[in-house]
Amino acid sequence: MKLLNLNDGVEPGVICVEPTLANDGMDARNLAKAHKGPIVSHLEHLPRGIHETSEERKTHWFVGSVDQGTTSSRFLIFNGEGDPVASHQIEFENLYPKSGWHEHDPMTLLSSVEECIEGAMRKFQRLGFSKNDIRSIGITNQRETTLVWDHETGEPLYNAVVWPDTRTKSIVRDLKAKDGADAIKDLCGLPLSTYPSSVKLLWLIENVEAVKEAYEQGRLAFGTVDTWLIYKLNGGAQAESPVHVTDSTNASRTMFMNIRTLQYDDKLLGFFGIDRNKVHLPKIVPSSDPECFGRIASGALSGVPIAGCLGDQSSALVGQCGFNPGQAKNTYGTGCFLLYNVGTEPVISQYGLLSTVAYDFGQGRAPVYALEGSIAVAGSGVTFLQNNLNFIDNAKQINDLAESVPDNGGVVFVTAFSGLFAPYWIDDAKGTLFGITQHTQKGHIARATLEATCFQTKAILDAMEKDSGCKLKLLAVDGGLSNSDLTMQTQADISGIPVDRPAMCETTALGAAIAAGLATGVWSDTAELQEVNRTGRKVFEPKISRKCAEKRFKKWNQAVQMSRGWLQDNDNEDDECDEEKKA
Ligand SMILES: Nc1ncnc2c1ncn2[C@@H]1O[C@H](COP(=O)(O)OP(=O)(O)O)[C@@H](O)[C@H]1O
Ligand SMILES: O=P(O)(O)OC[C@H](O)CO
Repeated sequence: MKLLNLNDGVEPGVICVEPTLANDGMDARNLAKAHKGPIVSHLEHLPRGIHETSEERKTHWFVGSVDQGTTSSRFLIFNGEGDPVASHQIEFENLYPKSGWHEHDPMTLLSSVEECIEGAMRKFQRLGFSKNDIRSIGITNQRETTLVWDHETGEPLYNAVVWPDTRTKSIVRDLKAKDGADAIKDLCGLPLSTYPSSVKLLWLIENVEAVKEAYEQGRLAFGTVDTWLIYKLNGGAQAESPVHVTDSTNASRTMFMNIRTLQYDDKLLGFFGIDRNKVHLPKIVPSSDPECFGRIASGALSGVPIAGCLGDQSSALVGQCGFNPGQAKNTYGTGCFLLYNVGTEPVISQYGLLSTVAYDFGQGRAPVYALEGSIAVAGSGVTFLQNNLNFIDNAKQINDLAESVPDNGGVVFVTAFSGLFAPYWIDDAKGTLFGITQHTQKGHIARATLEATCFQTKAILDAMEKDSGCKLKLLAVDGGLSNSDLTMQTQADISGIPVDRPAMCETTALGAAIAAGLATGVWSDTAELQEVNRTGRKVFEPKISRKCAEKRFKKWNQAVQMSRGWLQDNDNEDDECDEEKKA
């Protein structure tokens, strides 16, 4: 970094820098930090970003955020106060080619993100701003979903295998029986199940000819959704230096990363039989960094740096400003995920929870870990009632339908479409309705669907209390399904703790914007974020007696136990008369 010798005539303590350097506000800010004083260039018009006050930064600096979820993609632009000023969202098709299979088209994921960027930028420009007002963008994404592409061409080799997909059941069963299986969770924080990326990659290598061939020839590139988007948004294989990275929150969902070193672990790769020389694994980097993630190659944001990357559940914790140990958030999206900040040392759960990287802001700051309770079906239960059973025309109507009856009428719905995740980890159950009688109405089933997520959250809270020794005092919530007041009231009633919902529920997108903004000077420290998204929050207080809550929870647990064992080892999930049909 070259300083110009132009300090004549400038106040003492102020240094001048090359115009090019000064025009890069970020480098200049780093320099200002190191210098502990103001910096100006000798240009007549002082460059944006160097001499603005923090008040001006709040209103004049913007950060973009891509939120690529299971049901939709969105792009939001936030100002320095953490308020969204423009956004665009697109739902895309989820593919279910067989029972238990769940896929996304990788190119659709990419084009939906690109369209969202263009759509939000048009709105941003109509407000009188341009891309020059955007310091950087962050990316947040559905986790575990596994993509494979040709390292040489950048072309996908198969559809993305989405996180709730259960085609890997027999692979998991074999792995559980293998020597060394018991030690895996302590190394990577996750139990063996159909959920992480490792088993999805194994299935792809074993079952898809093009993937197997690319692997044998050393051409196979692997990534989660963050990696795929960052790679493609940088220009893919055609980029001057292709960018193949992931952040440690996303990597902590693969089962290939050591939860303590935050690097790939040969013991883990060896256990899954993955040969590091045959597959290109993304480089693991911190979640907030001005350099590692490259820049957008084309379109309305061409040239803007990508400076933040977080798995969506980590991002929601950051967006809720859950920066202190003991804080937790629960995000009710397609699935539902409770993350509890445990500080800078990972806690390996003894009660069915996952250990995960909450966020890793780098620059000498220690990574922060979380205990996680993952529920596979939450909003997707509502979508199921809408699309498969035609109970409602849109998700919003679920609240009224459920309120059309005073209670669940004795119906319990174990929404085990992908088996049950935390804290149960039951892989031989499928969705099961209990308690149906002639009295049963659609409203009862709607209520039972919403309650299923609340009961599982209660089971996760109990496990978290046992693991951490602390009882949560307040549950911060967000995500699509958290818009249902009935669901949030039910959650407070069943768990016995207040539920705190922000007015602005796009906390997942906000988290990635924060990660990017921290790397590019919009915020210098998390302490500056205390006021973000605090106004207009709604708190749902528990209204029923603990005795009544316990009784309802007991009935739920009975249903869970009775749902076990539905799938037998030799069951063909597709159709029991498959052979006959073929004949
Ligand atoms: N007002 C609402 N009431 C109930 N459920 C809703 C509402 N809005 C969205 N949802 C449900 O929330 C899910 C989408 O939430 P979102 O946080 O966008 O998820 P994702 O990030 O997984 O795509 C959908 O499954 C939808 O059915
Ligand atoms: O799409 P969501 O918001 O339900 O999140 C998916 C999770 O990241 C899966 O682990």
